[in-house]
Parts: sequence; C-alpha cells; structure tokens
Amino acid sequence: MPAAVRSRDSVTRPRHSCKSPRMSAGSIPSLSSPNSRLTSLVSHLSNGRPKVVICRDLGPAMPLLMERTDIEVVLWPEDRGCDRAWLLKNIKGAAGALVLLPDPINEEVLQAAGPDLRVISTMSVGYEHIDLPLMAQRNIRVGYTPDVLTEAVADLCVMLALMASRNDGVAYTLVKEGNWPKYAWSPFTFCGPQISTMVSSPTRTVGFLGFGRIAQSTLTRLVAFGVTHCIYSGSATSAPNPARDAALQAKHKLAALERVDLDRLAGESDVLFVLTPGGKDTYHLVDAAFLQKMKPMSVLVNASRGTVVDSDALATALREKWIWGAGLDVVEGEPKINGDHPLVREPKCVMVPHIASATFETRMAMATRAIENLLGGVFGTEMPAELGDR
Ligand SMILES: O=CC(=O)O
Repeated sequence: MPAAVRSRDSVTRPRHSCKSPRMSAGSIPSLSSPNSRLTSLVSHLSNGRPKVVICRDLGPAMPLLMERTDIEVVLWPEDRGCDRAWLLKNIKGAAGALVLLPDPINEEVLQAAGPDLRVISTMSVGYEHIDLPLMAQRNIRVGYTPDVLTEAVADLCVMLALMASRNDGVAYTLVKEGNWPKYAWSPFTFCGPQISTMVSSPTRTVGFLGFGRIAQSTLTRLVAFGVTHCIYSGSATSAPNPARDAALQAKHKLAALERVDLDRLAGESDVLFVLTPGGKDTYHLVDAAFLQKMKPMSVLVNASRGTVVDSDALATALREKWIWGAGLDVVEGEPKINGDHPLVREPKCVMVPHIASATFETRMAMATRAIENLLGGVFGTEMPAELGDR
C-alpha cells in the first residue's frame, strides 16, 4: 500500500482527537441500517468500501473519517496544499473527494477519477474552483460549507474596518519593527475616522456590496457602534426584499435601510464592506470610477474575493487620498502576493492573508460539514449543504 493511502486497516489509532467538547463531531450520516440502494451503490467498489480522497489534513476533525470502517481514506500526507499530480493519481476509482479552494475540480479531475465519482465536497463557502455545469452534467453532487463561517467572517470584517480606520497599517508595523514612536501621544498624530457615533457626530452610514448572511451579521455588530443608516447593493439578478429590509430596519432601530445603486453606495458609505461572490459578474466592480465617488474619510473592507476590487485603482485611491483606508482579507492574485505589491506597500492598507473564517470553532464546523457532505454524497444520503439541483 503506498504511504499516502491510509485505509482504516493501516491505522491503529487516530492521529487526532476531538479534545474540546465544543468541537464535537456533529451528526455524521449513519450507515447502521444500509438499504438496498446503498448496497448496490457500494458493492462494485474495492472490498465493498468506497474510496474517498482527502486533499488536506483536517486536524481535529480527522477521526470523523479515520474511525469509520466503511470507507477507504486516502489522505494527502503533507502539511501543505495538495499536489495536482497526487490528486490525479489518487482520485482514480474514488467515490468522493474532499477539496479546498486551491484545488480546481474540472474535466481533468473527472477523467482521472473515472465513473465511480459521486461527490465533490469543498471545505469552503466559495465554489468557483468547481466546474458546476460539468458536475451537473455528470450527475456528481457538490457540497460546500455555508452558514457555519458567517459569524467568524463578520467578526473579521469589523476588525479590518477598525484597523483600517485607526491607522494600524502604520502604527502596528512601527511597534512590531521596534520603532515605538517617541511622540505618538501628540494631539492628532495617528488619528483616523471614528466608526462609532458620538454626540458631535451622530450619524454613520455603513454600506454593503452584497447583502447576504455575512453582511447582515456584520451589520448586527455595527449596530452596537451606533450605526444609523445602512445601504446596500445586491446583484442585478437578486430580487429586492422589502419585507426583510423593513424587519431588519425595525430590529436594529436604524434611521434607514435601503437598497441603492452603485453610485449611491460609493458616495454615501462611511464604511463599505465588499461581501459579494467573485466571478465574472463582479469582476472589478470596485474600480477607479467607483473609488473616486467615495468619501475622503471612508474605509473600504474586502472579505469576499480579491477579484471584486481593482488593486491598482485601490492603491491609487489610498495614495491620492480618495478614501481614508482599506482593510483586506483577500486580494486579486493571492496567494502570490509579495512585498512589492502596491497594496502591501501602501501604509493605509491593512492586509491579512485570507483568514476570515480561521477560528478553531468555525474551521472545525466547516471540516465537519465538509465530511458530512462527503459521506452523504458517497452513500447516497442527505448532504447538509448541497449545491444546485441534481
Ligand atoms: O473564502 C473562503 C471560503 O470560500 O470559504
């Protein structure tokens, strides 16, 4: 058996254990009473056990796979992204694969897998790395991990907005590099715009490009800062939802909550969160023309996809003070971003490397959901979060 193949037989003890009770296994589809559909589904596979390919070590979630006796687990053995060649070799004959954002799932993978492949489960809410029409055409089910990461990403959105407005791109770097500024505590040094309201500045407008679950959770947090107005732009295809908006406005006691066009979104937001999916429909929606319409003291946060924001235009906007600052979790071209990138060099830009969902709790929930989706697809049962119609 190749080293990379870690079937149940070759593993005497799981390498990971769920230590924290908060990181519980969740509900894994039970196979205790297999029905005839299930039996016919798996009987043609080697040893009667379907093979699943796992493209990353899922840490404390691994026992959910390794302790099962009814699957053969083939795990990418290294602590880095899965090599394409390894995936293409090992997916042959697999019934399912658990993948991540950097693993494109396309014709090449399906060819390598062969006819037994029934499910692709991605541990991400985004699924642009998966050729969905192709999956539908081949009747391959696709699982993803929405909902469970909403709160963690909303937390990070607020963090980036605060960091960008309060000059952390400069202040934090100075301190970390051993250059605690001698005169930092002078009246207006390091000052930035305040996100929370106060008597002398009683209104704040928060804007959202994309108004889904994460945007709404971010809004909930900002209400505690005294935000008074909320505006958002949805995609051209998403229907207005006045009933939902009226309910949200009442719940948060906002002076206004309104769906607006991109011009108003740019022109009226004090803090603007980009939370719309990536892809060709949203490519560079935030470009030079958009940024030029923003308020000089406004802050832009992007926690969705780098492709939505034109990086060169944003660097110009920061340098030429069209806007105050930016907080980015994502940037076009990641992960190949080095110190010469115009946004990395820009002091008014705070950047973190695509870690919005990176809390222990959320990643455990995402891994668990991805495993549940995988097993549901392999055994023809329910998948907790399945994309599209079958
Ligand atoms: O970007 C992260 C995700 O899609 O989960």
